[in-house]
Amino acid sequence: MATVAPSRTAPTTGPDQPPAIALTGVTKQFTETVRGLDDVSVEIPVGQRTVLLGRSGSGKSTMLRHINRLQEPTAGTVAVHGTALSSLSRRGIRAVRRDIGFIFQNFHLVGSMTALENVCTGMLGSLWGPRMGLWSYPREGRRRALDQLDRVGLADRAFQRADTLSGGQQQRVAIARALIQEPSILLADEPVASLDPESSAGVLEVLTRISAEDRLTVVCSLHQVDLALGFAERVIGLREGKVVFDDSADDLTREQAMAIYRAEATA
Ligand SMILES: Nc1ncnc2c1ncn2[C@@H]1O[C@H](COP(=O)(O)OP(=O)(O)OP(=O)(O)O)[C@@H](O)[C@H]1O
Repeated sequence: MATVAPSRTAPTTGPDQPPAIALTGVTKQFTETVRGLDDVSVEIPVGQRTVLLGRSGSGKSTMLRHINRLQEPTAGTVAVHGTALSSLSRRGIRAVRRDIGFIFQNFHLVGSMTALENVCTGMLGSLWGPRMGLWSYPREGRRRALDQLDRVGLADRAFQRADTLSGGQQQRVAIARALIQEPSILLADEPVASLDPESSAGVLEVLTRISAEDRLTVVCSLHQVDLALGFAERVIGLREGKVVFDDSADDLTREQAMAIYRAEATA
């Protein structure tokens, strides 16, 4: 299998800096016959943009869910910034989850709330709950939420109801909501699967820029090979829970990427 070459832009992992994410021999056995992950070992350095590619059911979402401990491995270890998640108390897990933003295919916004209110609900340690209205958030929090909306190009839509925004705009609000926690890692589970090509490109452009600005580690599952090649620094291909491809996106041909999707193991 190809090894990951140093990318042009991603910071490398130095001796003093553990990888942002490390999976070591991770297996997830859901049932006697269904294995979500099969002996997966990967290290993702701080600041790298990684795309997970693979057929439906290959284990992409399962891998993402293991990184923030939504699921626990049957065997192996998952470490975030050098700390094994299995060693953490519940409070420790909560702290790790606050450091990991998660965005989803269907945005998970509250449609009746404005873009700005939706971003505010992502605020760290928010005690106010999403239904108390914008003015229940502190002025400083509202200002930070507006700053994040500005970063995703939506400051002018702050007071528009989320359910009246386009899909691409809604996903950018979801990104702003994740960013207000100031995470060091962002996981994105098929974030553009329900968007048209132009909106998809816009969302990935925002993720690319913010990843560089914040040195944010991004792990993103995608189905569109062309988008993956434009966005990723590194591609990890999964098939039936196994890593079948792991290489710098710079050196990945379209044919190799397509091969990850074939039923037979040719990648
Ligand atoms: N909670 C669960 N219980 C049982 N099996 C599960 C569970 N979650 C996932 N699986 C199985 O594990 C395998 C990997 O699923 P996963 O959702 O990770 O795939 P995926 O690559 O994200 O697929 P898609 O691209 O369709 O989202 C599949 O066979 C799936 O049916």
